[in-house]
Amino acid sequence: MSRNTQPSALLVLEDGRVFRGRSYGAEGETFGEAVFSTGMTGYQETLTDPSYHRQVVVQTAPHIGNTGMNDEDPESRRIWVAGYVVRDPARLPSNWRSRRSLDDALRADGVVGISGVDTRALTRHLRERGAMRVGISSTETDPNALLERVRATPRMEGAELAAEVTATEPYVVPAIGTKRYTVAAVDLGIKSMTPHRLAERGVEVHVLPATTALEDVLALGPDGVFMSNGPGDPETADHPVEVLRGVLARGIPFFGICFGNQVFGRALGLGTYKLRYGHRGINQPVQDLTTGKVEVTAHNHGFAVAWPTGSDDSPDGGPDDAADTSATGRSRRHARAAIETEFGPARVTHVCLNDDVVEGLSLSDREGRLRAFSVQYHPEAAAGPHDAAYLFDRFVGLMAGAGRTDSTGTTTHPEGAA
Ligand SMILES: NC(=O)CC[C@H](N)C(=O)O
Repeated sequence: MSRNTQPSALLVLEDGRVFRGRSYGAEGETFGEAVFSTGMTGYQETLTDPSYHRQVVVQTAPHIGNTGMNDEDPESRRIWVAGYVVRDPARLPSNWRSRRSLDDALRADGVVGISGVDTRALTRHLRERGAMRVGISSTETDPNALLERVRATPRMEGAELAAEVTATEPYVVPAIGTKRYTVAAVDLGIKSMTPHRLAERGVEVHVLPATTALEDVLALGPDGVFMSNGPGDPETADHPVEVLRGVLARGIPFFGICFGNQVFGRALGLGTYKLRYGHRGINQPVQDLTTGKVEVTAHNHGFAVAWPTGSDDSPDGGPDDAADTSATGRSRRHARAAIETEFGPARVTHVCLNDDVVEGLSLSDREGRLRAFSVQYHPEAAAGPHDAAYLFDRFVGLMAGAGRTDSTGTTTHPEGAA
C-alpha cells in the first residue's frame, strides 16, 4: 500500500505541540518518551535494541527503510521501540539482504509509527525543551484528548524496565574457536552483538537474567563479569548494583556498557542523573582522558553518571555542572576525575566532547593495575564505527592478567583481592 493511502495520524507532545502525518507501521495508538537518534544508518539495530523499550524514536535522517529489514542485523528477538517517527519512508526497500519492508516489520511487531513528520522541527523542539512524553495515534483525531492521555502516562525517570526485557532463562553463547575464558553477562537489555564480540575473542558467554543472585553469578566461576546496556532509570537498578559490589569486593574483572556503566558508577558511590535530551547516534566524539585519544562512537543514553563532587564549589556534578563546558568548568571537573572508593582508586576515564558528560569509568588496585572498567557508549558498534573495539580486547587482557589463564584452570583468582 502506498503511503498516500495510509490513514492520517497525530503526534502530540506532553507540552501540547502537535504534528500531523500518516500512519506508518501498525495502526492504533502508542505512548512513550520522545527521543531522537541522529544515525544515518542502522535503523534495524536501533529498532531492535532493548534499551529503546518505552521510547518513541524520532529519526533525524529523512529517508528511512531504504534497505528493508534483514535476518542478520537484529539485536534482539523483536522491535522494542514504543513508537517510530520518520519523515519520508522508502516505498520499496532495495538491498540484497532485505527480507521484508520496514513498514511490514513494524506492523508484524505491532509497533505504531507516523510518517510525513517534519522531523527536523520535532528534533529542534526536543533539543530545546528536552526529552518528553509523547503519543501517536491513527485512531484519535482530537489533539486535546490525546494530550490528556499522554500526560497520564509514566515518565522515564524512576522507570524500572530491565525485568521487562531481560532473558527469562540463562543461555550460553559459545566461544568462537578455542575457548579461553568464561564470562557471566548480566542481561539488563543486552544487544546480541555484545556476546558475539566477546565470543570472537574466545570467550564463552553465560547470559544471565537481570534478577540473578550474586551466588549464582559466582557459581559459574567466571573469569570476568559483564553488565549490559538496557532501558530505564539507573537509579532503580539496586539489585544489579548489589551484585556488582559483590563482584568488585572479590576482585573479579568487570566490564560494563551503557546501563552497565551507570550500575558501575553507582557501585562506586557516584550518582546518576537525567540528561536533557540524551545522546543517540553513531558519531559522538569521546575522549579517553588517560591517553588523550579521541574516538567516534555509537551512543544511546538518556541518563549519565554524575561527575565526582570535589572540595570546590561545584554543586553536584549533575546537569548544570556538566553543561558548563567553559575551560574553567572542564578543568574543574577533570581535576576531580580521580576518586577514592571502598574498592580502591577509581576515575572518570572518558568524556563526551560535545557536552563533557561522563562516558567511562575505571577501578584500579593500589598498585595502579586496572581491575574493572566501563563505558557509557557502544563499543559493540551495532550500528556504528569500530573505534572502540579495543575495549573488548582490554577486557580479555584484564582476565588474562587476573589469574586464570585458560580453560585448563591452572591458576585461580586471588580470593577477595582488593
Ligand atoms: N543504552 C543504554 O544502556 C541506556 C541506559 C539508560 N537506560 C539510559 O537511557 O541512559
